[in-house]
Amino acid sequence: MSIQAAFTLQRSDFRLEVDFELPATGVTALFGPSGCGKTTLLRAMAGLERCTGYFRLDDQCWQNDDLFMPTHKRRLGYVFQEASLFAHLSVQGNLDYGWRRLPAALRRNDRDEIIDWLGLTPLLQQRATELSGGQRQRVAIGRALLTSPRLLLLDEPLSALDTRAKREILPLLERLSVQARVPVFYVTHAPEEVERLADRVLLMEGGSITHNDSLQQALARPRSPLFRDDEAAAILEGQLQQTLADGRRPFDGSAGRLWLAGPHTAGPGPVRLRILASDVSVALAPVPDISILNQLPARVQSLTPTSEGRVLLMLALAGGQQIPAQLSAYSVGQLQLTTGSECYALIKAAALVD
Ligand SMILES: Nc1ncnc2c1ncn2[C@@H]1O[C@H](COP(=O)(O)OP(=O)(O)OP(=O)(O)O)[C@@H](O)[C@H]1O
Repeated sequence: MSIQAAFTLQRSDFRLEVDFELPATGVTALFGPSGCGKTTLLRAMAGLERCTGYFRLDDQCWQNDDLFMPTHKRRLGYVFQEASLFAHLSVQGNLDYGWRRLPAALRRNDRDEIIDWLGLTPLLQQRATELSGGQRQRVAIGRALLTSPRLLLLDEPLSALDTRAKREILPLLERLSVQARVPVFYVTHAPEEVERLADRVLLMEGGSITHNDSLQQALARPRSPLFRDDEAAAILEGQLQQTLADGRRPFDGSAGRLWLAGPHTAGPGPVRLRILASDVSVALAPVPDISILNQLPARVQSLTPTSEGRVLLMLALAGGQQIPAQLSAYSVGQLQLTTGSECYALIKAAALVD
Protein backbone atom coordinates (compact mmCIF):
# COMPACT_ATOMS: atom_id res chain seq x y z
CA MET A 1 0.00 0.00 0.00
CA SER A 2 2.08 2.92 -1.21
CA ILE A 3 2.14 6.05 -3.29
CA GLN A 4 4.94 6.28 -5.81
CA ALA A 5 5.42 9.49 -7.71
CA ALA A 6 7.94 11.30 -9.89
CA PHE A 7 7.18 14.54 -11.71
CA THR A 8 9.20 16.94 -13.82
CA LEU A 9 7.77 20.22 -15.04
CA GLN A 10 9.64 23.16 -16.54
CA ARG A 11 8.21 26.69 -16.42
CA SER A 12 10.15 29.74 -17.59
CA ASP A 13 11.79 30.38 -14.21
CA PHE A 14 10.67 27.41 -12.15
CA ARG A 15 11.40 23.71 -12.34
CA LEU A 16 9.50 21.05 -10.38
CA GLU A 17 11.55 17.89 -10.05
CA VAL A 18 10.35 15.44 -7.42
CA ASP A 19 10.55 11.74 -6.83
CA PHE A 20 9.03 10.17 -3.72
CA GLU A 21 7.43 7.10 -2.22
CA LEU A 22 5.11 7.15 0.79
CA PRO A 23 2.82 4.78 2.63
CA ALA A 24 -0.71 5.23 1.27
CA THR A 25 -2.16 6.16 4.68
CA GLY A 26 -2.37 9.14 6.98
CA VAL A 27 -1.79 12.83 6.46
CA THR A 28 1.31 14.04 4.60
CA ALA A 29 2.04 17.75 4.99
CA LEU A 30 3.71 19.61 2.13
CA PHE A 31 5.75 22.35 3.75
CA GLY A 32 8.14 24.91 2.35
CA PRO A 33 8.59 28.57 1.45
CA SER A 34 6.26 30.43 -0.85
CA GLY A 35 6.85 29.56 -4.48
CA CYS A 36 8.69 26.27 -3.77
CA GLY A 37 6.08 24.29 -5.72
CA LYS A 38 3.64 22.85 -3.19
CA THR A 39 0.52 23.73 -5.15
CA THR A 40 2.16 22.69 -8.40
CA LEU A 41 2.90 19.27 -6.90
CA LEU A 42 -0.72 18.85 -5.72
CA ARG A 43 -1.93 19.87 -9.18
CA ALA A 44 0.46 17.37 -10.77
CA MET A 45 -1.00 14.57 -8.64
CA ALA A 46 -4.49 15.69 -9.66
CA GLY A 47 -3.55 15.70 -13.36
CA LEU A 48 -4.14 19.45 -13.54
CA GLU A 49 -0.52 20.01 -14.66
CA ARG A 50 0.96 18.14 -17.59
CA CYS A 51 4.20 16.89 -16.07
CA THR A 52 6.38 14.08 -17.28
CA GLY A 53 6.76 11.24 -14.80
CA TYR A 54 4.51 8.77 -13.11
CA PHE A 55 1.98 8.46 -10.30
CA ARG A 56 0.89 5.21 -8.72
CA LEU A 57 -1.54 4.76 -5.86
CA ASP A 58 -1.55 1.18 -4.61
CA ASP A 59 -2.47 -0.96 -7.59
CA GLN A 60 -3.68 1.98 -9.71
CA CYS A 61 -1.52 3.86 -12.16
CA TRP A 62 -2.75 7.37 -12.95
CA GLN A 63 0.21 8.42 -15.05
CA ASN A 64 3.33 7.00 -16.69
CA ASP A 65 5.16 7.36 -20.01
CA ASP A 66 2.23 5.82 -21.91
CA LEU A 67 -0.73 6.99 -19.84
CA PHE A 68 -2.15 10.29 -18.61
CA MET A 69 -5.45 9.77 -16.85
CA PRO A 70 -7.54 12.96 -17.00
CA THR A 71 -8.46 14.61 -13.71
CA HIS A 72 -12.11 13.61 -13.78
CA LYS A 73 -11.12 9.94 -13.94
CA ARG A 74 -8.72 10.17 -10.99
CA ARG A 75 -10.71 9.32 -7.88
CA LEU A 76 -9.59 12.28 -5.81
CA GLY A 77 -11.00 15.08 -3.69
CA TYR A 78 -9.45 18.55 -3.94
CA VAL A 79 -10.11 21.31 -1.41
CA PHE A 80 -8.75 24.76 -2.20
CA GLN A 81 -7.87 27.78 -0.04
CA GLU A 82 -11.26 29.29 -0.75
CA ALA A 83 -14.12 26.82 -0.96
CA SER A 84 -15.70 26.97 -4.40
CA LEU A 85 -19.22 25.77 -3.60
CA PHE A 86 -22.13 25.78 -6.03
CA ALA A 87 -23.76 29.09 -5.11
CA HIS A 88 -27.21 28.12 -6.39
CA LEU A 89 -27.37 24.98 -4.25
CA SER A 90 -28.04 24.44 -0.55
CA VAL A 91 -25.45 22.82 1.70
CA GLN A 92 -27.27 19.53 1.20
CA GLY A 93 -27.26 20.05 -2.57
CA ASN A 94 -23.52 20.69 -2.51
CA LEU A 95 -22.84 17.63 -0.38
CA ASP A 96 -25.03 15.42 -2.52
CA TYR A 97 -23.52 16.62 -5.80
CA GLY A 98 -20.73 14.06 -5.94
CA TRP A 99 -22.50 11.51 -3.76
CA ARG A 100 -25.46 11.12 -6.13
CA ARG A 101 -23.25 10.67 -9.17
CA LEU A 102 -21.27 7.89 -7.55
CA PRO A 103 -22.57 4.36 -8.08
CA ALA A 104 -23.67 2.95 -4.72
CA ALA A 105 -21.10 0.15 -5.01
CA LEU A 106 -18.28 2.72 -5.02
CA ARG A 107 -19.51 4.63 -1.97
CA ARG A 108 -17.01 3.93 0.77
CA ASN A 109 -17.80 6.71 3.22
CA ASP A 110 -20.85 6.93 5.44
CA ARG A 111 -22.78 10.05 4.42
CA ASP A 112 -24.44 10.68 7.79
CA GLU A 113 -21.22 10.06 9.70
CA ILE A 114 -19.35 12.66 7.63
CA ILE A 115 -22.13 15.24 7.94
CA ASP A 116 -22.21 14.67 11.69
CA TRP A 117 -18.41 14.78 12.08
CA LEU A 118 -18.21 18.12 10.25
CA GLY A 119 -21.14 19.53 12.25
CA LEU A 120 -23.14 20.20 9.09
CA THR A 121 -26.54 18.88 10.16
CA PRO A 122 -27.91 22.29 11.26
CA LEU A 123 -26.72 23.88 8.01
CA LEU A 124 -28.12 21.42 5.48
CA GLN A 125 -30.94 23.67 4.25
CA GLN A 126 -28.89 26.86 4.09
CA ARG A 127 -27.75 28.29 0.78
CA ALA A 128 -24.01 28.14 0.10
CA THR A 129 -23.94 31.95 -0.18
CA GLU A 130 -25.19 32.33 3.40
CA LEU A 131 -22.26 30.52 5.02
CA SER A 132 -19.24 31.84 6.91
CA GLY A 133 -15.75 31.03 5.58
CA GLY A 134 -15.29 28.24 8.11
CA GLN A 135 -18.67 26.72 7.33
CA ARG A 136 -17.93 26.86 3.61
CA GLN A 137 -14.65 25.01 4.14
CA ARG A 138 -16.38 22.32 6.20
CA VAL A 139 -18.90 21.82 3.40
CA ALA A 140 -16.07 21.68 0.83
CA ILE A 141 -14.28 18.98 2.84
CA GLY A 142 -17.53 17.05 3.27
CA ARG A 143 -18.35 17.31 -0.43
CA ALA A 144 -14.88 16.06 -1.36
CA LEU A 145 -15.14 13.09 1.00
CA LEU A 146 -18.61 12.13 -0.16
CA THR A 147 -17.22 11.37 -3.60
CA SER A 148 -15.36 8.49 -1.80
CA PRO A 149 -11.99 9.54 -3.19
CA ARG A 150 -8.89 7.34 -3.16
CA LEU A 151 -6.78 10.43 -2.45
CA LEU A 152 -7.61 13.72 -0.74
CA LEU A 153 -5.68 16.91 -1.60
CA LEU A 154 -6.05 19.99 0.60
CA ASP A 155 -4.32 23.22 -0.43
CA GLU A 156 -4.02 25.53 2.58
CA PRO A 157 -7.64 24.92 3.57
CA LEU A 158 -7.40 27.16 6.64
CA SER A 159 -5.29 30.02 5.32
CA ALA A 160 -8.21 32.24 4.31
CA LEU A 161 -9.99 31.81 7.66
CA ASP A 162 -9.85 34.00 10.74
CA THR A 163 -8.48 32.67 14.01
CA ARG A 164 -11.90 31.76 15.37
CA ALA A 165 -12.84 29.73 12.31
CA LYS A 166 -9.44 28.01 12.32
CA ARG A 167 -9.94 27.04 15.95
CA GLU A 168 -13.32 25.61 15.04
CA ILE A 169 -12.05 23.45 12.16
CA LEU A 170 -8.66 22.26 13.40
CA PRO A 171 -10.04 19.81 15.97
CA LEU A 172 -12.25 18.33 13.26
CA LEU A 173 -9.31 17.89 10.94
CA GLU A 174 -7.52 15.82 13.58
CA ARG A 175 -9.91 13.05 12.61
CA LEU A 176 -9.33 13.65 8.93
CA SER A 177 -7.25 10.60 8.09
CA VAL A 178 -9.55 8.38 10.18
CA GLN A 179 -12.69 9.74 8.54
CA ALA A 180 -11.27 9.95 5.05
CA ARG A 181 -9.74 6.44 5.20
CA VAL A 182 -7.53 7.50 2.30
CA PRO A 183 -4.14 9.20 2.06
CA VAL A 184 -4.32 12.96 2.52
CA PHE A 185 -1.86 15.57 1.20
CA TYR A 186 -2.11 18.83 3.09
CA VAL A 187 -0.34 22.01 1.95
CA THR A 188 0.29 24.52 4.71
CA HIS A 189 2.56 27.35 5.80
CA ALA A 190 1.68 26.88 9.46
CA PRO A 191 4.01 24.67 11.57
CA GLU A 192 1.28 24.35 14.20
CA GLU A 193 -1.02 22.69 11.64
CA VAL A 194 1.77 20.28 10.72
CA GLU A 195 2.34 19.39 14.38
CA ARG A 196 -1.31 18.86 14.96
CA LEU A 197 -2.38 17.01 11.84
CA ALA A 198 0.51 15.45 9.96
CA ASP A 199 1.92 11.94 10.14
CA ARG A 200 4.56 12.61 7.50
CA VAL A 201 6.17 15.74 6.06
CA LEU A 202 7.53 16.45 2.60
CA LEU A 203 9.84 19.44 3.02
CA MET A 204 10.12 21.33 -0.26
CA GLU A 205 12.50 23.96 -1.55
CA GLY A 206 13.02 25.38 -5.03
CA GLY A 207 10.83 22.80 -6.78
CA SER A 208 12.45 19.80 -5.03
CA ILE A 209 11.65 17.63 -2.04
CA THR A 210 14.55 18.04 0.34
CA HIS A 211 13.25 15.61 2.97
CA ASN A 212 10.60 12.90 3.07
CA ASP A 213 10.23 12.47 6.83
CA SER A 214 8.00 11.16 9.55
CA LEU A 215 6.68 14.04 11.65
CA GLN A 216 9.18 13.08 14.34
CA GLN A 217 12.12 13.20 11.97
CA ALA A 218 10.99 16.51 10.47
CA LEU A 219 10.73 18.16 13.89
CA ALA A 220 13.96 16.73 15.14
CA ARG A 221 16.18 18.10 12.37
CA PRO A 222 18.60 20.73 13.57
CA ARG A 223 17.39 24.10 12.21
CA SER A 224 14.24 22.54 10.74
CA PRO A 225 11.99 25.07 8.97
CA LEU A 226 9.18 23.59 11.07
CA PHE A 227 10.53 24.95 14.36
CA ARG A 228 7.98 27.10 16.12
CA ASP A 229 10.12 28.34 18.98
CA ASP A 230 13.41 28.19 17.16
CA GLU A 231 14.21 24.76 18.49
CA ALA A 232 13.66 21.06 17.97
CA ALA A 233 10.59 19.43 19.50
CA ALA A 234 8.95 16.02 19.69
CA ILE A 235 5.31 15.23 19.18
CA LEU A 236 4.08 12.26 21.22
CA GLU A 237 0.78 10.67 20.36
CA GLY A 238 -1.24 8.92 23.02
CA GLN A 239 -4.30 8.80 25.24
CA LEU A 240 -4.95 11.44 27.86
CA GLN A 241 -6.58 9.99 30.97
CA GLN A 242 -8.71 11.55 33.72
CA THR A 243 -6.97 13.79 36.23
CA LEU A 244 -6.12 11.96 39.45
CA ALA A 245 -7.09 13.24 42.90
CA ASP A 246 -3.52 14.49 43.42
CA GLY A 247 -3.76 16.70 40.32
CA ARG A 248 -1.56 14.60 38.02
CA ARG A 249 -2.86 13.60 34.63
CA PRO A 250 -1.68 10.36 33.02
CA PHE A 251 -0.82 10.29 29.33
CA ASP A 252 -0.26 6.86 27.80
CA GLY A 253 1.86 6.81 24.66
CA SER A 254 4.11 4.33 22.89
CA ALA A 255 6.97 5.22 25.25
CA GLY A 256 4.89 4.35 28.30
CA ARG A 257 3.10 6.53 30.81
CA LEU A 258 3.91 10.20 31.23
CA TRP A 259 2.52 12.46 33.92
CA LEU A 260 1.25 15.92 33.19
CA ALA A 261 0.87 18.49 35.90
CA GLY A 262 -1.16 21.66 35.84
CA PRO A 263 -4.67 22.33 34.61
CA HIS A 264 -5.76 20.89 31.26
CA THR A 265 -9.26 21.47 30.01
CA ALA A 266 -9.06 18.77 27.32
CA GLY A 267 -11.21 15.73 28.01
CA PRO A 268 -9.82 12.20 28.06
CA GLY A 269 -9.01 10.73 24.64
CA PRO A 270 -6.37 10.79 21.92
CA VAL A 271 -4.08 13.83 22.01
CA ARG A 272 -0.68 14.96 20.85
CA LEU A 273 1.90 16.27 23.30
CA ARG A 274 4.66 18.67 22.38
CA ILE A 275 7.99 18.47 24.15
CA LEU A 276 10.68 21.07 23.46
CA ALA A 277 14.33 20.00 23.31
CA SER A 278 15.14 22.59 25.99
CA ASP A 279 12.65 20.91 28.34
CA VAL A 280 14.52 17.60 28.23
CA SER A 281 17.55 16.91 30.45
CA VAL A 282 19.64 13.77 30.53
CA ALA A 283 20.88 11.69 33.47
CA LEU A 284 22.80 8.42 33.50
CA ALA A 285 20.49 6.89 36.12
CA PRO A 286 17.05 7.66 37.54
CA VAL A 287 17.23 10.71 39.80
CA PRO A 288 15.39 10.35 43.13
CA ASP A 289 14.12 13.33 45.11
CA ILE A 290 13.59 15.61 42.17
CA SER A 291 10.53 17.60 41.11
CA ILE A 292 10.66 16.34 37.52
CA LEU A 293 7.78 13.87 37.14
CA ASN A 294 8.89 12.07 34.01
CA GLN A 295 12.07 10.04 33.78
CA LEU A 296 12.17 7.63 30.89
CA PRO A 297 14.88 5.15 29.90
CA ALA A 298 16.44 6.21 26.60
CA ARG A 299 19.35 5.60 24.25
CA VAL A 300 21.35 8.32 22.50
CA GLN A 301 20.88 7.99 18.76
CA SER A 302 22.78 11.01 17.51
CA LEU A 303 24.59 14.11 18.70
CA THR A 304 24.67 17.26 16.56
CA PRO A 305 26.53 20.41 17.60
CA THR A 306 24.11 23.30 16.96
CA SER A 307 25.35 26.66 18.17
CA GLU A 308 28.30 27.72 20.25
CA GLY A 309 28.62 25.26 23.11
CA ARG A 310 25.27 23.50 22.49
CA VAL A 311 24.55 19.96 21.31
CA LEU A 312 21.25 18.54 20.07
CA LEU A 313 20.85 14.92 21.17
CA MET A 314 18.30 12.63 19.61
CA LEU A 315 17.08 10.11 22.18
CA ALA A 316 15.18 6.92 21.38
CA LEU A 317 12.59 5.96 23.99
CA ALA A 318 10.99 2.57 24.49
CA GLY A 319 8.65 1.79 21.59
CA GLY A 320 10.81 3.69 19.11
CA GLN A 321 9.58 7.20 19.90
CA GLN A 322 12.31 9.82 19.51
CA ILE A 323 12.70 13.00 21.49
CA PRO A 324 15.39 15.67 21.20
CA ALA A 325 17.33 17.09 24.12
CA GLN A 326 19.28 20.32 24.02
CA LEU A 327 22.37 20.09 26.26
CA SER A 328 25.54 22.08 26.72
CA ALA A 329 28.66 20.57 25.20
CA TYR A 330 30.07 20.66 28.73
CA SER A 331 27.28 18.37 30.06
CA VAL A 332 27.68 15.99 27.12
CA GLY A 333 31.39 15.73 27.97
CA GLN A 334 30.77 15.34 31.71
CA LEU A 335 28.28 12.50 31.15
CA GLN A 336 30.50 11.01 28.41
CA LEU A 337 27.49 10.67 26.15
CA THR A 338 28.09 9.16 22.74
CA THR A 339 25.95 7.41 20.17
CA GLY A 340 24.45 4.32 21.83
CA SER A 341 24.80 5.59 25.44
CA GLU A 342 22.06 4.36 27.74
CA CYS A 343 20.55 7.17 29.80
CA TYR A 344 17.36 8.65 31.22
CA ALA A 345 15.39 11.45 29.59
CA LEU A 346 14.15 13.85 32.25
CA ILE A 347 11.17 15.67 30.80
CA LYS A 348 10.60 18.97 32.58
CA ALA A 349 7.48 20.07 30.73
CA ALA A 350 5.08 18.86 28.05
CA ALA A 351 2.23 20.81 26.50
CA LEU A 352 -0.88 19.59 24.73
CA VAL A 353 -0.83 20.56 21.07
CA ASP A 354 -3.79 22.87 20.50
N1 LIG B 1 0.10 29.08 -13.87
C1 LIG B 1 1.38 29.41 -13.68
N2 LIG B 1 2.11 29.88 -14.70
C2 LIG B 1 3.42 30.19 -14.53
N3 LIG B 1 4.06 30.08 -13.37
C3 LIG B 1 3.38 29.63 -12.32
C4 LIG B 1 2.01 29.27 -12.42
N4 LIG B 1 1.59 28.86 -11.20
C5 LIG B 1 2.66 28.96 -10.39
N5 LIG B 1 3.74 29.42 -11.05
C6 LIG B 1 5.08 29.62 -10.51
O1 LIG B 1 5.57 28.32 -10.18
C7 LIG B 1 6.31 28.36 -8.95
C8 LIG B 1 5.68 27.39 -7.95
O2 LIG B 1 4.40 27.89 -7.59
P1 LIG B 1 3.46 27.17 -6.53
O3 LIG B 1 2.19 27.91 -6.51
O4 LIG B 1 3.43 25.73 -6.83
O5 LIG B 1 4.27 27.40 -5.18
P2 LIG B 1 3.77 27.20 -3.67
O6 LIG B 1 4.89 26.56 -2.93
O7 LIG B 1 2.46 26.52 -3.66
O8 LIG B 1 3.60 28.72 -3.21
P3 LIG B 1 2.64 29.37 -2.10
O9 LIG B 1 3.06 28.79 -0.79
O10 LIG B 1 2.94 30.83 -2.19
O11 LIG B 1 1.22 29.05 -2.47
C9 LIG B 1 6.31 29.81 -8.52
O12 LIG B 1 7.51 30.38 -8.97
C10 LIG B 1 5.11 30.40 -9.22
O13 LIG B 1 5.32 31.78 -9.46
